[in-house]
This record gives sequence, C-alpha cells and structure tokens, in this order.
Amino acid sequence: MARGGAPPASSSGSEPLPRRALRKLLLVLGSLLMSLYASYCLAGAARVLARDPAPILVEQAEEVAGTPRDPLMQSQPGGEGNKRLPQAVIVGVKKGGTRALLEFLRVHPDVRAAGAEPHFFDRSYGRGLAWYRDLMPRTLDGQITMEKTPSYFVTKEAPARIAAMSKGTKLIVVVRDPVTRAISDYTQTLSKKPDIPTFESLTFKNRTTGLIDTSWSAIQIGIYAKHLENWLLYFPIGQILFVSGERLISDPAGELGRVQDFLGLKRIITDKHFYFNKTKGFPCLKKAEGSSKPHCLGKTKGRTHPNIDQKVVQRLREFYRPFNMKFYQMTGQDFGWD
Ligand SMILES: Nc1ncnc2c1ncn2[C@@H]1O[C@H](COP(=O)(O)OS(=O)(=O)O)[C@@H](OP(=O)(O)O)[C@H]1O
Repeated sequence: MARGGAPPASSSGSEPLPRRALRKLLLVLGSLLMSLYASYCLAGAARVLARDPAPILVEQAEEVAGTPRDPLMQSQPGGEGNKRLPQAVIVGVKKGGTRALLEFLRVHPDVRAAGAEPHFFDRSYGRGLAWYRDLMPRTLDGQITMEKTPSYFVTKEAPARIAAMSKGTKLIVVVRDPVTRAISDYTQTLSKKPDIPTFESLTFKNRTTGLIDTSWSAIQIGIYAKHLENWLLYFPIGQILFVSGERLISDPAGELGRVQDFLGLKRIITDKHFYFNKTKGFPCLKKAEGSSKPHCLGKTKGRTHPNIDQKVVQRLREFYRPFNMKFYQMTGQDFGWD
C-alpha cells in the first residue's frame, strides 16, 4: 500500500482500525487548525502595521504630502471623499480664540476640520503622517482640510515639521493681548487645580524688583515676536495669517472675511451667520455646522477671570510692550494692545 493510504487492518498489530483512523483524523484536524491560526496571526500583524505604520522621515515627508501618486493621497474605501493632510492649520495661540475661529470656519461648505486637537506636530510626530491623515475628516475635491492645535505656535520643532509635510501649508495664528491671554491661561489651570498659587505670585521671579518669571508658560507664550521668528525660518510672512482674538469677538464676520480671503474661499460666512448672545457675552452661530439650531461655544470658553492686582497688570503691560511693538512691525498689523 502506498504511504498515506489506509493501512491494512493488521499493520500495527495491536491497535484496532477505528482508533487508529480516529487518531489520524485528529492529527489532520490539529494541523488544519494550526495553519488557520497562523494565517490569522499574520493577517492581524498586517492590520496593525497598516494602522500604525513606521514614522515617516522628515526628509521624505514633503515628497509624501505633495505627490499625487503617494498612497497618503489615495481614496479611502467606504465613505464619501478622501482623507487628506491639512492644507491649512490654526497653529496658535493658546487661549487666543482658536476654537471659536475653527467652529465659525466649519460653517463654510468648503471647509472640513478635525474635531479634536491632533497635537501631531508637538506630541505625536513619531506616529507618522499616515496616522495624522487618518484623524482628518473626508473631503471632496475643492474642500479644504483643517485642524487646530494652539500649542504648535510655541513648539520649536513645529515649523520645520509642518514645512516638511508641505511648504505650501497655510498657517493661521489667532493672537490676543498677551496680558489677557496669560490671565485666561491661568484661569484655565485654576479651574483644574484650585490650589495653585495666585497669578500675582507666579508672575514674578522677584516681586520686590519686579522681575518677571519668563519661564512660566503663561508669560512665555505671549512673547509672540520671539516665537514668530522661529516660524519665519521656514515660512514667508505672507503664508501666515494673523487673526485678532479681540476682533473675532467684536466683529466675527469681519475677521472671518479676512480668513476666507486668505484661504481662497468664497466669502460665504457673513454677519448673517452670527448673533450676540447676551447670557454668554459672546457672539454665537445662528446655525451650527450640520444643524439648524443656534450654537454658542461651551462653558470652558468665555470663563470669568479672577481679579488681578492692577499694579501687576501694569507691570506686565510694560514687560510685553517692546515685544508687542516688534510683533506689530513683523506682521505689519497694529493689534492695539497698548
Ligand atoms: N464666540 C466666542 N465664544 C466664546 N469664547 C470666545 C469666542 N470668541 C473668542 N473667544 C475666546 O476664546 C478663548 C479661548 O481660546 P481658545 O479656544 O484658543 O482656547 S484653547 O487654547 O483652545 O484652550 C476664550 O477665553 P476666555 O474668555 O479666557 O475663556 C474666549 O475669550
């Protein structure tokens, strides 16, 4: 009898035929299960690799983001449109009014934005551009993909990394009086940690001499001219739009007009889209994106600030003045903070 064929009833002497046949059957079933399990594991590994690919080297990134043949630009199965890397990013500043700007911009039919802050260029760069792109909403041709992460503005590596993704990325910075911004920043921290020292004591290295503690992030972030210098090493000034956080509140439609022009969008968002909500004390949308209901920003936007010693406020104004002047000069805009 050939190998592998059914053995004669007496070939092993003692074992009866049904038991041996059963053993063979179990062996065959066992190896079948093993190979099924192995292929399942291999497929799993492939899925993990596809979800979390190796980080893309900075040198490769520009090529990756800009080439149409690039897999990052290819369409995604299931769903309308494609996920694309953002063509415009709101890079700052923290507490400047970045959420208000993004919420207002989303009303535009040609703007689609990531909801949460991706923090890719500061915290998650190692995950690679494919990971970043996956956080983006799908867009149709002609629509702009956007995101906002205010901490990018003060992240040393962010300008080079964004330029490596695409040198053509449009950047938007919402700026606000650095003194009010610092108090707003402090108010946010206080809401999470009520036991922190007073704003006044954190402001100074030495209160008697009036020496400001520039290492405190609430103070540091407001030195806009210094941070901007870092961006200008990688982007021309014309590729950065500076939005006034104050005017975003007093005249949202006016600021949105400038933003739409900068992004090359038709001016669709106008004063008809806003109303002033007296209870909130801020402009709100008559209709939010994808809804017919009025929409104000949440409770964490527009908090009541604690009263700060006016002498400390004055000292901070003096401290920021030269930096503000430099910033006006660099941007060609007077924000009227002095
Ligand atoms: N329309 C509207 N509604 C509510 N709040 C508005 C609006 N426009 C601008 N602002 C101001 O936005 C400030 C918060 O800024 P950000 O969204 O950039 O903050 S964050 O960095 O994302 O935490 C927030 O700061 P605080 O007032 O200190 O809370 C607001 O002053």
